[in-house]
Amino acid sequence: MSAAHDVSNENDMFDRMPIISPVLSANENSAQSTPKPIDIRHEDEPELSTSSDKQSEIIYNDSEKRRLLPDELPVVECIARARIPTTQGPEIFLHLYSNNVDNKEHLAIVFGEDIRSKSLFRRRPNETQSDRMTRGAYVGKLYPGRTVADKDERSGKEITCDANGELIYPKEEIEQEIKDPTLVRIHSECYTGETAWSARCDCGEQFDEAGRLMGKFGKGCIVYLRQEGRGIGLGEKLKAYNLQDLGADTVQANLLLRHPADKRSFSLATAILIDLNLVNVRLLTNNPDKIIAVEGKNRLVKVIERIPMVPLAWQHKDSGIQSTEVDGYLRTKIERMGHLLQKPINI
Ligand SMILES: Nc1nc2c(ncn2[C@@H]2O[C@H](COP(=O)(O)OP(=O)(O)OP(=O)(O)O)[C@@H](O)[C@H]2O)c(=O)[nH]1
Repeated sequence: MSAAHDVSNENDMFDRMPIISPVLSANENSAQSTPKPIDIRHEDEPELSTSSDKQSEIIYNDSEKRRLLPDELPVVECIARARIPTTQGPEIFLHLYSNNVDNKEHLAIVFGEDIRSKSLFRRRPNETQSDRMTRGAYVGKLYPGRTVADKDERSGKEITCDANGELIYPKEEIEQEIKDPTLVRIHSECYTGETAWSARCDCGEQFDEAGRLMGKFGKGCIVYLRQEGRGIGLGEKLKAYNLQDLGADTVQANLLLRHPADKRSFSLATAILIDLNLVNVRLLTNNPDKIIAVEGKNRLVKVIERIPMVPLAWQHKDSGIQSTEVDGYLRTKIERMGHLLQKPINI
């Protein structure tokens, strides 16, 4: 994602590899190319990372990167929320979002019943308490026979809305959020790492680890964005994997396919965090560009603290993903994408 890597000194292997034929690359005219993933960036928003053209790469510093972010955030709306008991122990509240820039189902995986979505709890014309419970706009816990969404008789929890039907956050909750910022992870979809047991990347491990930490603290949020393959889509990521087997690294493979190293946008994540009133956060990441991107141009969300995501295999000899592929992937992230990680010498 970072533009800070130097493409003028590509390693030998990369120099010997031609840019992939337009027939295989993401050429709009090519009948054989996989469908282009929907670009969720705002129309003025630049790709955060390198251009796909090796020669014309522009290197941005942090304030330039922030300045280039869009002024306006997408509009998001939480459509439904439900409690999910998990096999890992803690219960989560899964929030499904719609938005005005794409038609994908982005999610917020929320640990803690008291993290509330403004758009979900907003009163809708003519809706009944039963409608509200069905959408998930209830406090406390549902139980057979419950009739009121806005108040849970068993726990004594209650919400209030203003005259326009907008949720009012209790003052103590706002003060608590400032004193004790919420743990947040922004996760981008990775079918291979989450579902197909891939040992090429650490995405699945990071997802599990974020959930474990949030379960332990009893509060947190994983924003799950549908931007597979750093935004290039699964089909293109599979081609990138083949190029990696042919010797390219994860950045080079994207460039060979005429994609930027990182095509993602995080403005939907910013909008979702604001909707959940999570505006002071402790962000689990090694990626400095993600911090800038999530905070957005006007810093409506503030990353108060960065919590590193150290691969488990680097923490304990016999745990985590043990594979040469993941080692190479992490090395590239450090060397070419500016990730804030240092492999311990004794592991
Ligand atoms: N194009 C491409 N995408 C990959 C590859 N490996 C993983 N991904 C995608 O990378 C994304 C996950 O990146 P993140 O876990 O957010 O990593 P990050 O932004 O680099 O930084 P962290 O927050 O430190 O993890 C997912 O969309 C994956 O599908 C690869 O080799 N090529």
